[in-house]
Amino acid sequence: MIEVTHLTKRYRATTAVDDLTFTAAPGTVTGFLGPNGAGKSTTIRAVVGLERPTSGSARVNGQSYADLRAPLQEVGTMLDGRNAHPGRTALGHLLGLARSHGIARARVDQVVELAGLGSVVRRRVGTFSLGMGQRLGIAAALLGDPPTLVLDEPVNGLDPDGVRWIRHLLRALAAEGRTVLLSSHLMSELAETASRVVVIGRGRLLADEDLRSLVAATARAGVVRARASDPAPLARALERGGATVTMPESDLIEVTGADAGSVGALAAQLGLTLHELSTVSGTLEEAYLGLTADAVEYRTGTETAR
Ligand SMILES: Nc1ncnc2c1ncn2[C@@H]1O[C@H](COP(=O)(O)OP(=O)(O)OP(=O)(O)O)[C@@H](O)[C@H]1O
Repeated sequence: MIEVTHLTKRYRATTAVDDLTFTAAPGTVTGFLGPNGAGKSTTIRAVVGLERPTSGSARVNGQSYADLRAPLQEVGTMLDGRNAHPGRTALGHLLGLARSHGIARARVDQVVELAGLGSVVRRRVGTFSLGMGQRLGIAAALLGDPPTLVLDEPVNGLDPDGVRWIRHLLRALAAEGRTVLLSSHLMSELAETASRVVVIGRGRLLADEDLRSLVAATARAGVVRARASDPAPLARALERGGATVTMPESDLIEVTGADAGSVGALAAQLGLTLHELSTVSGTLEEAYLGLTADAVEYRTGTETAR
Protein backbone atom coordinates (compact mmCIF):
# COMPACT_ATOMS: atom_id res chain seq x y z
CA MET A 1 0.00 0.00 0.00
CA ILE A 2 1.27 3.46 -0.90
CA GLU A 3 -0.40 6.47 0.67
CA VAL A 4 0.50 9.93 -0.57
CA THR A 5 -1.19 12.52 1.63
CA HIS A 6 -1.19 16.26 0.93
CA LEU A 7 2.32 15.86 -0.45
CA THR A 8 4.03 19.10 -1.45
CA LYS A 9 7.60 19.43 -2.66
CA ARG A 10 9.14 22.77 -3.54
CA TYR A 11 12.53 23.48 -5.00
CA ARG A 12 13.16 27.21 -4.60
CA ALA A 13 10.74 28.81 -7.09
CA THR A 14 9.40 25.51 -8.46
CA THR A 15 6.53 23.66 -6.85
CA ALA A 16 7.15 20.17 -8.26
CA VAL A 17 4.34 18.49 -6.27
CA ASP A 18 1.41 20.49 -4.98
CA ASP A 19 -0.84 19.09 -2.22
CA LEU A 20 -1.07 15.68 -3.87
CA THR A 21 -3.18 12.93 -2.29
CA PHE A 22 -3.75 9.43 -3.67
CA THR A 23 -3.50 5.80 -2.64
CA ALA A 24 -2.10 2.85 -4.55
CA ALA A 25 -3.90 -0.16 -3.13
CA PRO A 26 -2.88 -3.82 -2.77
CA GLY A 27 -4.01 -6.16 -5.54
CA THR A 28 -3.93 -3.39 -8.11
CA VAL A 29 -1.57 -2.09 -10.77
CA THR A 30 -1.90 1.68 -10.47
CA GLY A 31 -0.68 3.64 -13.49
CA PHE A 32 0.90 6.99 -12.64
CA LEU A 33 0.87 9.46 -15.49
CA GLY A 34 1.32 13.09 -16.36
CA PRO A 35 3.12 15.31 -18.85
CA ASN A 36 6.86 15.92 -18.63
CA GLY A 37 7.64 17.89 -15.51
CA ALA A 38 4.28 17.07 -13.87
CA GLY A 39 5.99 15.84 -10.71
CA LYS A 40 5.84 12.05 -11.14
CA SER A 41 9.50 11.35 -10.45
CA THR A 42 9.50 13.75 -7.51
CA THR A 43 6.49 11.95 -6.03
CA ILE A 44 8.06 8.55 -6.58
CA ARG A 45 11.31 9.74 -5.06
CA ALA A 46 9.40 10.96 -2.01
CA VAL A 47 7.69 7.56 -1.72
CA VAL A 48 11.04 5.76 -1.66
CA GLY A 49 12.69 8.18 0.71
CA LEU A 50 14.93 9.99 -1.78
CA GLU A 51 13.18 13.34 -1.32
CA ARG A 52 12.04 14.95 1.89
CA PRO A 53 8.56 16.43 1.47
CA THR A 54 8.21 20.17 2.02
CA SER A 55 4.92 19.22 3.67
CA GLY A 56 2.56 16.26 3.71
CA SER A 57 3.71 12.65 3.61
CA ALA A 58 4.30 9.60 1.47
CA ARG A 59 3.97 6.28 3.25
CA VAL A 60 4.72 2.73 2.20
CA ASN A 61 2.89 -0.11 3.94
CA GLY A 62 1.83 2.35 6.64
CA GLN A 63 5.30 3.73 7.36
CA SER A 64 7.55 6.40 5.96
CA TYR A 65 10.36 4.84 3.94
CA ALA A 66 12.99 5.97 6.44
CA ASP A 67 11.27 3.93 9.17
CA LEU A 68 11.16 0.68 7.18
CA ARG A 69 13.40 -1.87 8.87
CA ALA A 70 14.08 -3.93 5.75
CA PRO A 71 13.26 -1.65 2.78
CA LEU A 72 14.13 -4.19 0.07
CA GLN A 73 11.65 -6.63 1.62
CA GLU A 74 8.97 -3.94 1.90
CA VAL A 75 9.17 -2.08 -1.38
CA GLY A 76 10.91 -3.01 -4.60
CA THR A 77 11.92 0.00 -6.64
CA MET A 78 13.12 0.55 -10.13
CA LEU A 79 13.80 4.20 -10.75
CA ASP A 80 16.61 3.84 -13.25
CA GLY A 81 17.39 0.52 -14.87
CA ARG A 82 21.07 1.37 -14.90
CA ASN A 83 21.79 1.70 -11.23
CA ALA A 84 24.19 -1.24 -11.08
CA HIS A 85 27.95 -0.61 -11.35
CA PRO A 86 28.96 -1.21 -15.00
CA GLY A 87 32.06 -3.14 -13.98
CA ARG A 88 30.11 -5.73 -11.97
CA THR A 89 28.42 -8.76 -13.38
CA ALA A 90 24.64 -8.91 -13.09
CA LEU A 91 24.99 -11.86 -10.75
CA GLY A 92 27.57 -10.02 -8.62
CA HIS A 93 25.22 -7.05 -8.37
CA LEU A 94 22.26 -9.17 -7.27
CA LEU A 95 24.36 -11.28 -4.87
CA GLY A 96 25.75 -8.10 -3.28
CA LEU A 97 22.25 -6.73 -2.77
CA ALA A 98 21.01 -10.05 -1.41
CA ARG A 99 23.92 -10.40 1.02
CA SER A 100 23.50 -6.89 2.41
CA HIS A 101 19.82 -7.58 3.08
CA GLY A 102 20.07 -11.13 4.42
CA ILE A 103 18.36 -12.61 1.37
CA ALA A 104 19.12 -16.24 0.47
CA ARG A 105 21.12 -17.16 -2.65
CA ALA A 106 18.18 -19.28 -3.84
CA ARG A 107 16.10 -16.12 -4.21
CA VAL A 108 18.78 -14.59 -6.44
CA ASP A 109 18.50 -17.59 -8.76
CA GLN A 110 14.71 -17.24 -8.71
CA VAL A 111 14.70 -13.57 -9.75
CA VAL A 112 17.36 -14.21 -12.42
CA GLU A 113 15.04 -16.83 -13.85
CA LEU A 114 11.96 -14.63 -13.48
CA ALA A 115 13.66 -11.74 -15.29
CA GLY A 116 14.91 -13.98 -18.10
CA LEU A 117 18.54 -13.10 -17.35
CA GLY A 118 19.85 -16.68 -17.11
CA SER A 119 22.08 -16.55 -20.18
CA VAL A 120 23.65 -13.14 -19.45
CA VAL A 121 23.89 -13.13 -15.69
CA ARG A 122 27.69 -13.51 -15.68
CA ARG A 123 28.21 -10.62 -18.06
CA ARG A 124 29.32 -7.21 -16.92
CA VAL A 125 26.45 -4.80 -16.54
CA GLY A 126 28.33 -2.23 -18.64
CA THR A 127 27.88 -4.46 -21.70
CA PHE A 128 24.11 -4.74 -21.21
CA SER A 129 21.60 -3.34 -23.67
CA LEU A 130 18.98 -0.94 -22.33
CA GLY A 131 16.43 -3.76 -22.22
CA MET A 132 18.74 -6.11 -20.29
CA GLY A 133 19.44 -3.29 -17.85
CA GLN A 134 15.69 -2.88 -17.33
CA ARG A 135 15.33 -6.59 -16.68
CA LEU A 136 18.16 -6.43 -14.16
CA GLY A 137 16.44 -3.48 -12.47
CA ILE A 138 13.27 -5.52 -12.17
CA ALA A 139 15.14 -8.53 -10.85
CA ALA A 140 16.68 -6.30 -8.16
CA ALA A 141 13.27 -4.81 -7.31
CA LEU A 142 11.81 -8.29 -6.81
CA LEU A 143 14.75 -9.64 -4.82
CA GLY A 144 13.22 -9.05 -1.40
CA ASP A 145 9.84 -10.49 -2.49
CA PRO A 146 8.26 -7.17 -1.45
CA PRO A 147 4.50 -6.58 -1.13
CA THR A 148 4.87 -3.20 -2.83
CA LEU A 149 6.59 -2.26 -6.08
CA VAL A 150 7.35 1.18 -7.49
CA LEU A 151 8.53 1.23 -11.08
CA ASP A 152 9.40 4.39 -12.99
CA GLU A 153 9.18 3.84 -16.77
CA PRO A 154 9.99 0.11 -16.58
CA VAL A 155 9.18 -0.66 -20.22
CA ASN A 156 11.60 1.93 -21.55
CA GLY A 157 13.98 0.16 -23.91
CA LEU A 158 12.24 -3.21 -23.81
CA ASP A 159 11.47 -4.99 -27.08
CA PRO A 160 7.88 -6.18 -27.73
CA ASP A 161 8.65 -9.50 -26.09
CA GLY A 162 9.99 -7.71 -23.03
CA VAL A 163 7.00 -5.37 -22.92
CA ARG A 164 4.66 -8.34 -22.94
CA TRP A 165 6.69 -10.09 -20.29
CA ILE A 166 6.55 -7.12 -17.93
CA ARG A 167 2.81 -6.66 -18.53
CA HIS A 168 2.13 -10.26 -17.50
CA LEU A 169 4.57 -10.09 -14.61
CA LEU A 170 3.05 -6.92 -13.12
CA ARG A 171 -0.49 -8.22 -13.50
CA ALA A 172 0.51 -11.49 -11.85
CA LEU A 173 2.23 -9.65 -8.98
CA ALA A 174 -0.92 -7.57 -8.40
CA ALA A 175 -3.07 -10.70 -8.59
CA GLU A 176 -0.99 -12.09 -5.71
CA GLY A 177 -2.19 -9.10 -3.68
CA ARG A 178 0.79 -6.81 -4.14
CA THR A 179 0.67 -3.07 -4.67
CA VAL A 180 2.20 -1.98 -7.97
CA LEU A 181 2.73 1.69 -8.83
CA LEU A 182 3.86 2.13 -12.38
CA SER A 183 4.74 5.30 -14.25
CA SER A 184 4.92 5.27 -18.02
CA HIS A 185 4.40 7.54 -20.99
CA LEU A 186 3.26 4.58 -23.09
CA MET A 187 -0.51 4.92 -22.90
CA SER A 188 -1.35 1.77 -24.80
CA GLU A 189 0.90 -0.22 -22.51
CA LEU A 190 -0.51 1.30 -19.36
CA ALA A 191 -4.03 0.66 -20.62
CA GLU A 192 -3.17 -3.03 -20.91
CA THR A 193 -1.46 -3.29 -17.54
CA ALA A 194 -3.08 -0.94 -15.04
CA SER A 195 -6.58 -1.20 -13.62
CA ARG A 196 -6.45 2.17 -11.89
CA VAL A 197 -4.86 5.41 -13.00
CA VAL A 198 -3.62 8.46 -11.18
CA VAL A 199 -3.03 11.42 -13.48
CA ILE A 200 -1.17 14.51 -12.34
CA GLY A 201 -0.37 17.82 -14.02
CA ARG A 202 1.65 20.71 -12.63
CA GLY A 203 2.11 18.71 -9.45
CA ARG A 204 -1.64 18.43 -8.82
CA LEU A 205 -4.06 15.54 -8.98
CA LEU A 206 -6.13 15.55 -12.18
CA ALA A 207 -7.73 12.11 -11.88
CA ASP A 208 -7.63 9.08 -9.61
CA GLU A 209 -9.99 6.61 -11.21
CA ASP A 210 -10.74 3.14 -12.35
CA LEU A 211 -9.17 2.87 -15.81
CA ARG A 212 -12.33 1.55 -17.44
CA SER A 213 -14.57 4.33 -16.20
CA LEU A 214 -12.00 6.96 -17.15
CA VAL A 215 -11.85 5.59 -20.68
CA ALA A 216 -15.62 5.12 -20.93
CA ALA A 217 -16.11 8.79 -20.05
CA THR A 218 -14.13 10.05 -23.05
CA ALA A 219 -16.09 12.18 -25.51
CA ARG A 220 -16.32 9.68 -28.34
CA ALA A 221 -16.82 6.49 -26.30
CA GLY A 222 -20.18 4.93 -27.17
CA VAL A 223 -20.54 6.61 -30.58
CA VAL A 224 -21.95 4.08 -33.08
CA ARG A 225 -20.47 3.97 -36.57
CA ALA A 226 -22.53 2.54 -39.40
CA ARG A 227 -21.44 2.25 -43.01
CA ALA A 228 -23.75 1.68 -45.98
CA SER A 229 -23.72 2.68 -49.68
CA ASP A 230 -26.36 5.32 -48.93
CA PRO A 231 -26.84 5.82 -45.19
CA ALA A 232 -29.00 8.98 -45.54
CA PRO A 233 -32.39 7.24 -44.97
CA LEU A 234 -30.97 5.56 -41.87
CA ALA A 235 -29.63 8.91 -40.62
CA ARG A 236 -33.06 10.52 -41.06
CA ALA A 237 -34.82 7.66 -39.28
CA LEU A 238 -32.36 7.82 -36.39
CA GLU A 239 -32.80 11.58 -36.07
CA ARG A 240 -36.57 11.17 -36.01
CA GLY A 241 -36.02 8.78 -33.09
CA GLY A 242 -34.06 11.46 -31.20
CA ALA A 243 -30.47 10.41 -31.98
CA THR A 244 -27.78 12.82 -33.14
CA VAL A 245 -26.18 11.83 -36.43
CA THR A 246 -23.17 13.15 -38.33
CA MET A 247 -21.96 11.97 -41.73
CA PRO A 248 -18.14 12.26 -41.79
CA GLU A 249 -17.98 10.34 -45.09
CA SER A 250 -20.60 9.86 -47.80
CA ASP A 251 -21.03 6.19 -46.83
CA LEU A 252 -20.53 6.55 -43.06
CA ILE A 253 -22.69 7.89 -40.26
CA GLU A 254 -21.75 8.37 -36.62
CA VAL A 255 -24.58 8.17 -34.13
CA THR A 256 -24.90 9.44 -30.58
CA GLY A 257 -27.96 8.53 -28.54
CA ALA A 258 -28.64 5.06 -29.96
CA ASP A 259 -26.80 1.79 -29.44
CA ALA A 260 -25.44 -0.49 -32.16
CA GLY A 261 -28.32 -2.96 -31.70
CA SER A 262 -31.01 -0.40 -32.43
CA VAL A 263 -29.05 1.13 -35.33
CA GLY A 264 -28.72 -2.35 -36.85
CA ALA A 265 -32.41 -3.14 -36.31
CA LEU A 266 -33.48 0.11 -37.91
CA ALA A 267 -31.20 -0.52 -40.90
CA ALA A 268 -32.81 -3.94 -41.33
CA GLN A 269 -36.30 -2.40 -41.21
CA LEU A 270 -35.24 0.00 -43.96
CA GLY A 271 -33.79 -2.85 -46.02
CA LEU A 272 -30.30 -1.32 -45.85
CA THR A 273 -27.20 -3.49 -46.00
CA LEU A 274 -24.59 -2.32 -43.48
CA HIS A 275 -20.92 -2.80 -44.36
CA GLU A 276 -19.77 -1.80 -40.89
CA LEU A 277 -21.50 -1.48 -37.54
CA SER A 278 -19.28 -0.71 -34.56
CA THR A 279 -19.21 1.13 -31.27
CA VAL A 280 -16.30 3.47 -30.63
CA SER A 281 -14.49 2.65 -27.42
CA GLY A 282 -12.49 5.48 -25.90
CA THR A 283 -8.79 5.11 -25.29
CA LEU A 284 -6.66 5.95 -22.31
CA GLU A 285 -4.69 8.28 -24.56
CA GLU A 286 -7.83 10.30 -25.38
CA ALA A 287 -8.80 10.46 -21.72
CA TYR A 288 -5.27 11.47 -20.77
CA LEU A 289 -4.99 14.15 -23.44
CA GLY A 290 -8.33 15.61 -22.39
CA LEU A 291 -7.30 15.70 -18.74
CA THR A 292 -3.85 17.15 -19.25
CA ALA A 293 -4.61 19.68 -22.01
CA ASP A 294 -4.50 22.59 -19.56
CA ALA A 295 -1.38 21.36 -17.81
CA VAL A 296 0.46 21.03 -21.10
CA GLU A 297 -0.73 24.41 -22.38
CA TYR A 298 0.45 26.01 -19.18
CA ARG A 299 3.90 24.49 -19.54
CA THR A 300 4.20 25.54 -23.15
CA GLY A 301 3.09 29.04 -22.20
CA THR A 302 5.75 29.45 -19.54
CA GLU A 303 8.41 28.00 -21.78
CA THR A 304 7.54 30.46 -24.55
CA ALA A 305 7.56 33.31 -22.05
CA ARG A 306 11.10 32.55 -20.88
N1 LIG B 1 16.24 18.58 -7.84
C1 LIG B 1 15.46 19.49 -8.41
N2 LIG B 1 15.74 20.81 -8.33
C2 LIG B 1 14.96 21.73 -8.89
N3 LIG B 1 13.83 21.45 -9.62
C3 LIG B 1 13.51 20.16 -9.75
C4 LIG B 1 14.30 19.11 -9.16
N4 LIG B 1 13.71 17.92 -9.47
C5 LIG B 1 12.61 18.22 -10.23
N5 LIG B 1 12.50 19.55 -10.38
C6 LIG B 1 11.42 20.25 -11.10
O1 LIG B 1 10.19 19.79 -10.58
C7 LIG B 1 9.24 19.62 -11.62
C8 LIG B 1 8.73 18.18 -11.64
O2 LIG B 1 9.77 17.31 -12.08
P1 LIG B 1 9.64 15.73 -12.14
O3 LIG B 1 10.96 15.21 -12.61
O4 LIG B 1 9.12 15.22 -10.85
O5 LIG B 1 8.53 15.54 -13.27
P2 LIG B 1 8.11 14.21 -14.05
O6 LIG B 1 6.63 14.21 -14.05
O7 LIG B 1 8.79 13.04 -13.50
O8 LIG B 1 8.63 14.54 -15.51
P3 LIG B 1 9.15 13.54 -16.69
O9 LIG B 1 7.92 12.91 -17.27
O10 LIG B 1 9.76 14.50 -17.64
O11 LIG B 1 10.11 12.58 -16.08
C9 LIG B 1 9.93 20.03 -12.91
O12 LIG B 1 9.60 21.38 -13.17
C10 LIG B 1 11.39 19.89 -12.58
O13 LIG B 1 12.16 20.78 -13.34
